[in-house]
Amino acid sequence: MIHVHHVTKRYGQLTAIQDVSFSVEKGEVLAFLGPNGAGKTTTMRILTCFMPATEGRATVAGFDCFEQPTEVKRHIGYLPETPPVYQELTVEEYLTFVARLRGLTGTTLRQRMDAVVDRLSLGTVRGRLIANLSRGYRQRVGLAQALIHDPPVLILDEPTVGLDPKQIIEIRQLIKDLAQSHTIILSTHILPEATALCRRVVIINGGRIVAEDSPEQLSARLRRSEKISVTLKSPPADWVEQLRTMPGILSVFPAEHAQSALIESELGRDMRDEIARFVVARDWGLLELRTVSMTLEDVFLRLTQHEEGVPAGPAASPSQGKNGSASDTAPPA
Ligand SMILES: Nc1ncnc2c1ncn2[C@@H]1O[C@H](COP(=O)(O)OP(=O)(O)OP(=O)(O)O)[C@@H](O)[C@H]1O
Repeated sequence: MIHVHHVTKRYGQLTAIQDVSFSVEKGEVLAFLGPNGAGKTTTMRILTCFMPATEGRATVAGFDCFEQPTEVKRHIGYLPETPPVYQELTVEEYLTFVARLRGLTGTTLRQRMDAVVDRLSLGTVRGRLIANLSRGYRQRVGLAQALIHDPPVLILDEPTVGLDPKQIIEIRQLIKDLAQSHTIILSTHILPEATALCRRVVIINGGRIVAEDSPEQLSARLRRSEKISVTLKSPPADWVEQLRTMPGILSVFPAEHAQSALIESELGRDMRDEIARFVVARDWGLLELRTVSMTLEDVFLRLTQHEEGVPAGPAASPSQGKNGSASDTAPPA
């Protein structure tokens, strides 16, 4: 549905994105993740025909973003980071204005208006001035303008930025509902949002794609060790040193204010049983023992702070990584 082929965008001397390629299949929800300034908005703007790429090609629903912008825009609903709403209009006036720009008239316009007002629960504020709406409602109006022409593709740029926790939950639920019937690119730097809403993520850093996979696969491919968290009731003073003597354990990172630690063991070796027996045999009072999986946050930090590529194989060896990993020398996040 969406194909980006070797796209580069330069603003004068500055290369904002370089040789970016990725695809989104029909019905898929893709998270486009990256730290501030990584090139997310630039990529979104090229896809929505807001500006052309310097090099490369992008297509949406088979139409070229540069050569067939009218067709592309017909297939895309775009919610920019700041919703393009007019404060001095009512919700209905504004949505009518956008619908007319999209070429809708008469019965079709009224039907689409009713459909988006209903889908985004805007019925109670339909006649209100946008200036008097809460940020959450304004974001719903922003989503409504993106949906008014019933596009199959939605591009949402940081849709929950600036909302309060309740509004964030509501907008995320709306996106989940929309995902049932739309192809979506969700640009975000909020990692739990990507995990909650998307099955695949593309991570961009410094204008280049550094990873593309499901959150689970990414963490599996970047994992270099098994991690176990242990909490004890009454260990002796040298309990960390004693644990470090166990064969197979790579490192033990004690917590600062609790009798617990994060234990790293060799990749592919589940040491929970051995650690439990070691602790119980010494009567240290085992309160908790659990595996710790790598979160998308860990993956993101590793990729964007250390500028590593993702190894191609199913599991990275402990020596992989350009600069050495933080987790080789410091507690993992
Ligand atoms: N119109 C412009 N003119 C010059 N430089 C620009 C322009 N727009 C963006 N840039 C630069 O291009 C790079 C990528 O910016 P972009 O806005 O695409 O990043 P982003 O990932 O969306 O960041 P953010 O999360 O902060 O919005 C940044 O260095 C930015 O300063």
